Amino acid sequence: MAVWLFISISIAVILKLIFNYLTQTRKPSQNLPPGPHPLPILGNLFLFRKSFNDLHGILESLHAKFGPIITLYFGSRPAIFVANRYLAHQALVQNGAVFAHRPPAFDIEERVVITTASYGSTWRVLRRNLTAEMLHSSRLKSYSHARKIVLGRLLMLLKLQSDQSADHSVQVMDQFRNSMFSLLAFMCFGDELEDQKIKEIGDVERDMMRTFGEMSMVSILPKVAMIMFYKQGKKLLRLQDEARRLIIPLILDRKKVKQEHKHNTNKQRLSMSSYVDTLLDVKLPEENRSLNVEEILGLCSEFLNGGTDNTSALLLWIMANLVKYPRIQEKLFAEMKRVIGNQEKMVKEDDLHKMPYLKAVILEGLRRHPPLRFLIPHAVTEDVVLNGYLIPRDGSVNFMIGDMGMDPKVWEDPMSFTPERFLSRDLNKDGEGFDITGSKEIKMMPFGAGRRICPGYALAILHLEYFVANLVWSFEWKPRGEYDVNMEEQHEFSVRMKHPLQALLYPRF
Ligand code: HEM
Repeated sequence: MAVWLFISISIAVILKLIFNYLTQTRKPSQNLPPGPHPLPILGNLFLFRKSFNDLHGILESLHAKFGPIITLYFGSRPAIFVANRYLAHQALVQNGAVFAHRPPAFDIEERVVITTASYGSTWRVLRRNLTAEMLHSSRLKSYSHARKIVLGRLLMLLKLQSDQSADHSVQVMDQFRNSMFSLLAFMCFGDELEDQKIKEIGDVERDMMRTFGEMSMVSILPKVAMIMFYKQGKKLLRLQDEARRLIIPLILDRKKVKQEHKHNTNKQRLSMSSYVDTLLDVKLPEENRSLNVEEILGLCSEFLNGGTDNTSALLLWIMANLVKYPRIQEKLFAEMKRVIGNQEKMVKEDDLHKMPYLKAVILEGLRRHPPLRFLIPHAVTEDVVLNGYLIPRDGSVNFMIGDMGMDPKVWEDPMSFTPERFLSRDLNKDGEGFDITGSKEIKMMPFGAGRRICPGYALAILHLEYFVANLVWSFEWKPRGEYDVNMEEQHEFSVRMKHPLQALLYPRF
């Protein structure tokens, strides 16, 4: 390229950045929440010059200095962070419709998926399809057979590994993840999916999530992350092609079977309806058309990943706490014994609701180890005022999930793992149990709150209850020799154990 052309383009880019800065960076008179002073063009990015991995720690210290609601500039656009549960309730629940938008920059590829869709009719149709056709309690029941198969395989594998190891020690992280993925894969593509196929798709999706995790700022600044982490971006594109190669034939197969079924030839094969089947029936309201194969692929990936990493990370944290605190494990085992007696080999799903201590263990896991420390960035549909400050339409707004569940004003000794706190009358008003949705009041919000609350929360809780109960019912879990369980965190896409749990497993039967 000629030097003069290169210089002209560079000057044009710099002028555009300066123009954006001058026109978009808010002046103090506009009463945005307080925050560190932004530099021209870069905003507050310099705060993260070492790493974006400690975003949570940096935000915590900024909140301590500037208060519960702060502004940062990533480039020229303001990003507001809220760390107070009353303000979160005011925004997400009382003013839910206004705060349910997503920032436009968030949608890297302009895909049609629920997570990044702006608040409007497409989002509504896709979300309703997921909640009514897949996640409604009556539909969840129809997948209990798949859950039993996946659980049975996990228990068998753990027993085999414990038998084969000289000291009964087992590494469980990969097995937990594979199991959670298999559950979602059956729901997504039907229960006839072969194990080998599930493994191949699981490997690609895991690689994608890991690569995403390496681009640590991706959830805050997706477009900048794609430029700064060019190598990872390229890898992501390659993995997406691989996912296409594996998943599109499955979608086309379901489509064919569905058409055959319509003509009444093979009623049996559609006995378990899959997420793909429901997506084939969706019509996008604005364009009055069905979803194309690429769009269905994106929604399948969202479903598989949304339900796998967070749930398996949390399952590992909960089991780690049960190893670290044998008193809690024994109390849980005693509750199960009381409910199902000595004879049963497995805890059935129908028994779970009779086990309040099990529920308390899962809730304490969600409070103490929320897999996500922030929501997916929100945006407002119009300029609004929160706590006397402007929340501007052209910025993003996010909420500090971790801080809310560990607020010492709400939670006594918040850093301890104490399931008993969820049995107290204080948290179970009117005997209805703890309200995880925060509709009346937010005390913690591991799944978010309001209109964008995680639609998969009931499924995630069911998977956690069913698996934790059976893991404890089948094995006694003990720490490895003199090593204590290391609870250090690693912040990737979700917060995982830096040193994954390795425990000694002794079959109880
Ligand atoms: C322990 C497990 C899980 C945790 C902690 C979790 C947490 C979250 C959080 C914090 C959000 C962001 C909410 C917001 O932006 O306001 C979210 C969104 C979402 N989750 Fe989950 N989730 C879990 C499991 C699942 C499962 C099992 C599924 C699906 C089967 C799922 C599907 C989704 C989807 C589609 C969204 C986007 C919702 C929207 O934008 O309207 N999640 N989740």
